[in-house]
Amino acid sequence: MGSQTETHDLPIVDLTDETLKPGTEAWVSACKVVRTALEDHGCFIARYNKIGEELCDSVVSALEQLFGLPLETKKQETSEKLFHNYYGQIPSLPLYESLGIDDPLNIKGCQKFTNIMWPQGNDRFCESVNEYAKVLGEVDKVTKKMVFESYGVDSERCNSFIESGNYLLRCLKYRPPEKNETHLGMQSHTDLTMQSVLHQLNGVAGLEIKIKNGNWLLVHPSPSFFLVMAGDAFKVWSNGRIRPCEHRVIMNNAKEIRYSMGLFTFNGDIVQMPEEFVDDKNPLRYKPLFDHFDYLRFFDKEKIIDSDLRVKAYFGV
Ligand SMILES: O=C(O)CCC(=O)C(=O)O
Ligand SMILES: [Fe+2]
Repeated sequence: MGSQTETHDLPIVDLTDETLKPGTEAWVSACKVVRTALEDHGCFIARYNKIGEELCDSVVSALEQLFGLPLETKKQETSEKLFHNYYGQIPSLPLYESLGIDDPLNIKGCQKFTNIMWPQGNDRFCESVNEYAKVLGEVDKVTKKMVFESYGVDSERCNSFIESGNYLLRCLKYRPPEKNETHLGMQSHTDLTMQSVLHQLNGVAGLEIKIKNGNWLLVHPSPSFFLVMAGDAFKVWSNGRIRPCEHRVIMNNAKEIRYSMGLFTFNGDIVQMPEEFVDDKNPLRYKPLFDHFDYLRFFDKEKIIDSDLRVKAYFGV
């Protein structure tokens, strides 16, 4: 396996930049950076300073409260969708635990989850998580717009693509390893999503991504750094141009609990590959129309871990 390098090898797109408006030169060049990064590495860093210290602290304490609930409470079903509920107590991943919040950009989604976890209510949890998720949602939407624009796919289609996105906020916790215990937090994988936005919430590192040259790169946590990653479905949508990002979590040198958040998108309507992606030089590689949630059902049934094999098996033509 390749050696490890630093985050600054990864392109950074500054979304905080006031001049970054569609039509400007700054926008056009940022779109190019996004496209090249997604094609090369399957990810990039979005800098966005909308999460202040106060919100960050209240989300960390919300997670401490959430993970502190009894196991039976955390294991309750909060969504009927596949892969949207509790994960933990996995013998090969003893450090890892996570809970999913379905539809977190909508206050109703957060209320539904909160009322299952705390039948007596917990407004503070509900409101801070919703406010936080909305910021991650902004990162997701603006970067998707950049992808569409960089490929010259029309903005009408971009809007319906974004609107058909179902959001899942996964709250992740990793405890530090005990002596002689594995350091593996999460095994290497690509996400089944269209796009994933990851935020290492409490400054404890652990997320690593595999870049184009095969090296593993440690992603530095920062309150204003969001790792935007392509999932399997983005590869299919782009007829293989975008590469899904392989990543893992290793709890090396960690003395504290690591909290991380992932905003994942799964498209609800039938997804259509834009015709711009198919020509003589680029023949059709995947089903041009697909049902993203059916892909989740396929994975649930077949459990193919290798991303390339899984994508070929389900989407290949
Ligand atoms: O903990 C992280 O930062 C990554 C989580 C992740 O890769 C996942 O939930 O799919
Ligand atoms: Fe992941």
